[in-house]
Amino acid sequence: MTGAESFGLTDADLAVKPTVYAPGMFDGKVALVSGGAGGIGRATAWLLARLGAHVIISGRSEAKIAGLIGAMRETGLACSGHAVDIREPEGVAAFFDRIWDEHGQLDLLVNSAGGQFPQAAIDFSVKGWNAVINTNLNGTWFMMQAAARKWRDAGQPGSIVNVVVVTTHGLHGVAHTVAARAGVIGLSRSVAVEWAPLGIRVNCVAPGAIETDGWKVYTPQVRAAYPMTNPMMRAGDAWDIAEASVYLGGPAGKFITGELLTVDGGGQLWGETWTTGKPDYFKGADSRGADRPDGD
Ligand SMILES: CCCCC/C=C/C(=O)SCCNC(=O)CCNC(=O)[C@H](O)C(C)(C)COP(=O)(O)OP(=O)(O)OC[C@H]1O[C@@H](n2cnc3c(N)ncnc32)[C@H](O)[C@@H]1OP(=O)(O)O
Ligand SMILES: NC(=O)C1=CN([C@@H]2O[C@H](COP(=O)(O)OP(=O)(O)OC[C@H]3O[C@@H](n4cnc5c(N)ncnc54)[C@H](OP(=O)(O)O)[C@@H]3O)[C@@H](O)[C@H]2O)C=CC1
Repeated sequence: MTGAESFGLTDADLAVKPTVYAPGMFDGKVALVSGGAGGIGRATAWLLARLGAHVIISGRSEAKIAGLIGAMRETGLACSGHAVDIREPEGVAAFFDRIWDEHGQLDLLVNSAGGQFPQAAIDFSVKGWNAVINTNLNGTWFMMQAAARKWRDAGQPGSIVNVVVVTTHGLHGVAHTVAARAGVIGLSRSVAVEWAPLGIRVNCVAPGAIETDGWKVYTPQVRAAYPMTNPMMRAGDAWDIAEASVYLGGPAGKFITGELLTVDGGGQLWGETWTTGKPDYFKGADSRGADRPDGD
């Protein structure tokens, strides 16, 4: 990985990229995007703000948040930000107190904070496993529960979109995140029912290969193969996921809850993603090797 290398859409792109949505769609609304200064979160933050929302951006890095807020404010968009580690439930609860103190409302939460590292599952350390489960399952849950409690206590409706990964097919070398995200999808379906009486909708978006700086954790060889992991033979961009999240989380999705929208160019139907590189064993019959243990 080369530190200066950068992937995906820039702030300059996101400031002007055309959208299918109508201007003013989120006028008067407040939206929170966790991981909002990352690739997908950043696109979501720009889109929501361009549609009229006041967008609150969170993440761990103050510097990344400040940079994004500066760029968005320069174009006249309404936004603010706060560094919060989603794995810290007390910090998350205090963050939601602050949101209600400052805005008195929250209309949409997009949980885009997350990530993992590529490694064969057999080699996961306890610390590595816990880091990924804590981030993607526990952290997402702390954000969901804190938002729902505020909406319940204020008697306000709300909407949550959780950005996950494709868990049903073909994502190899990241079993910890597949486990965590399958948990988030199941959790979302469960609370979609429990929280419907509170006027809270909960949906998930599962991106396929979406070119962002998050790709830096993968080797150049692995990254080069990502566009070939779906029948469209290309990567998507963060705007694809931002528009999907706005569809589910905003007014267009008002009769949708407990749903999972996969945005992967058809990768769940055809294709495979090896985040650790494809083992020889899977490259063809000739590569199985005479010394493969057959188990009998
Ligand atoms: C078709 C294409 C799709 C590909 C699939 C999905 C792609 C994406 O999601 S891309 C965008 C997502 N962004 C990222 O994944 C960002 C990079 N990842 C991370 O920041 C971390 O993995 C994290 C999410 C777990 C961060 O947690 P944190 O607690 O900050 O982690 P640490 O760096 O302190 O590490 C803790 C622990 O985890 C083990 N570990 C971390 N990295 C690796 C690694 N590369 N290989 C093996 N093990 C790793 C390790 O045990 C660490 O502890 P120490 O050894 O004491 O450092
Ligand atoms: N890009 C892709 O191809 C795919 C992405 N996804 C998922 O989509 C989501 C967004 O990915 P993408 O934008 O590409 O990745 P990025 O790495 O660019 O963004 C992820 C963001 O999450 C934040 N984050 C990570 N851990 C924490 C934490 N403990 N507390 C608060 N914030 C945290 C990071 O903020 P900071 O650096 O400030 O900590 C970072 O900005 C992730 O869940 C990712 O796994 C799923 C499938 C494919």
